[in-house]
Parts: sequence; C-alpha cells; structure tokens
Amino acid sequence: MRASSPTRTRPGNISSLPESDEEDEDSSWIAQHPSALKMFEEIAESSKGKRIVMFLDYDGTLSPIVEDPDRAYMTEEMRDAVKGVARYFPTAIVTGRCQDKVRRFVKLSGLYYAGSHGMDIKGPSKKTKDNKNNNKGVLFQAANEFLPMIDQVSKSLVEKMKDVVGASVENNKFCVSVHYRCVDQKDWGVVAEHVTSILSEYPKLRLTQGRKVIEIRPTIKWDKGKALEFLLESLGFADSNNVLPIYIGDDRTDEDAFKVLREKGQGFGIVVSKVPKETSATYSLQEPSEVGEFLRRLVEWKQMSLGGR
Ligand SMILES: O=P(O)(O)OC[C@H]1O[C@H](O[C@H]2O[C@H](CO)[C@@H](O)[C@H](O)[C@H]2O)[C@H](O)[C@@H](O)[C@@H]1O
Repeated sequence: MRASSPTRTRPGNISSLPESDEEDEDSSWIAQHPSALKMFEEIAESSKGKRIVMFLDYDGTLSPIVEDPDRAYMTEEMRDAVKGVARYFPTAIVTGRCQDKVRRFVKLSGLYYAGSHGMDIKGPSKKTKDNKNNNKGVLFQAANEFLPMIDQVSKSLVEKMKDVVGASVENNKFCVSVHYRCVDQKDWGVVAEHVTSILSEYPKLRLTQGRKVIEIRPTIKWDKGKALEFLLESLGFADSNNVLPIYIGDDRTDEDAFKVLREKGQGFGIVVSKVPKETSATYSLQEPSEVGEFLRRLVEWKQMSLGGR
C-alpha cells in the first residue's frame, strides 16, 4: 500500500546517488506543472470572454490532511475564499466524502456539492417560505440501487477492522473509505487482506486508493471526471467554448477530472502537491494555504475587472 500515498518518482534505492538528482527531478516536474500562483496572469488572461466554473476537491485541497477524518476542518480564511469565489463563479465541491458530511464541513450555501466521488450531486439549496432548506437542488444520484450493499459492506468492514489498531471505516453513503493512516505500517497488509476478502463477496463493488485510504465503490462508470462533465452540462456549458473550468485537487481520484479537462482541451487542472507525482493537471499548488491564496487572487482580479465591485 505504500504506493497508495502520493508518489514521488524517485531514482533507484542507491544511497550514494547525490541529492541534487532529486532537485533536478523536482525542477523538471515544476517546469511541466508550474505554480498556478506564478502563472496567475496567464490563467486570468485565458479566461477573458469565458465563464470560469470552479471545481474544488475537499480533503488535502481545502483542508489540510489530518489523522482523524472527522476533524478535517477548513479554516475561516479558506471558507471566506471559497465564498468569495462562489459569489462570482459557479462553484462545486467534488469529494469522496458523503455529501451531507462535506456540506457540514464547508458550511456554505450557494455551491454545488458532488459527494461520494460525484455519485451524489446536489445544487445550491433554496430556502422555502418557512425558512427551511428544500430538497429541490438534487441533481443526480448515480447509484441508488447500491445503497443497501454499501451499507452491508460498511458494517462487515467495521466488524473486521476491529482487530486492526488504528484502522477506521467511514461510510460515505455511495462508497466506503477504509483508513489506515494511523495503522502501524507492519499491519497495512492485514488491512488490505481484510478488504480484499470482504470484497471478494461483492463482484459489483471495486477498489480505488487515495491518501492512506482504500475506497470501495460501485463498479459503475462514474467518477469525478463524469461529475465535472455532468455539472458543466447542467450549467448549460455542454459543448461550449465560452467556459473555462478550473479543477483543483490533490488525490488520485481527482486525476479523472484532470484527464477530462486535458482531453477536452478546455480549462485547467491544478494538482495540490508538495512533491512531484504523475498527473494530468496543468498547474500545481503546494498546499491548501496556496489554494486559498489562488482563490483570493481570482476574486480580487474579478473585482478589479468589474471596476472594484
Ligand atoms: O475527494 P476528497 O475530498 O479528497 O476525499 C477523499 C478522502 O478524503 C478523506 O480522507 C483523507 O483525508 C483525511 C482527513 O485529512 C485523512 O485522515 C485520510 O488519511 C485521507 O485519505 C475522507 O475521510 C475519505 O472518506 C475520502 O474518501
């Protein structure tokens, strides 16, 4: 499972190789995926005459990675930055988390939320006369028939992981996450074995991997890339040249969205990573604080272009 964490393309394990090799490698990666902050003017320039649509992953992008998934809070500064962006551009949170949970973390109305890797998409909620949020914003649920199965598999995993110190299971409604960040590395194999043995009874479910997490999800052809396409279409931008989608994410599952943008030749993927890794993103940012800075600059630039409003 070592490879399931963000990977760094390292030379072979020969200890005498000079450190500078690594620096060369880093600098060639950064040349291929330059900082979105350094390239801000170019990005802003290419959006002229186009409508920016912003797609934001949550964990590792808006909130720093922490040990306890239930405490992955975003800062108030980040919340303000996202709120600012959403004031000017349609904005979606696209996450592996279940939609309700990420909504509780982000705490902003007026956004699109695509939870469970895009299998559960809801538009901005509207308040009814009695001031309750209505449900009309539901746009899409890709895998309803899998709900009982996901529930069942989640319960079996909870049971099975009881004997692995540090492992935890998170039910994300249309998918399940098995976390091993806090598991001693010598027991990672046990986690993998438990997951594989349970999954062998569910041929309609598959595994993907994220940052120290194994994700179990339906075999349907749906991912964050499909969610991005779906949202662009819902916003009226299918086959439009007047749109500039920007997707910011840190994880392997975000690569599906980066690939869609690359294949469409439209917009940009921005990967959040401190280390070189294989990616289809165009630009990079090092960490969530830089994501916040990028979002704030976008807002300032938009306000300037509107004459200070
Ligand atoms: O698509 P994302 O929003 O990036 O969600 C992917 C997974 O993110 C969360 O796990 C990750 O963040 C946790 C909190 O920082 C960290 O403890 C864990 O090791 C990371 O993998 C979330 O808890 C998972 O359910 C998501 O699938």
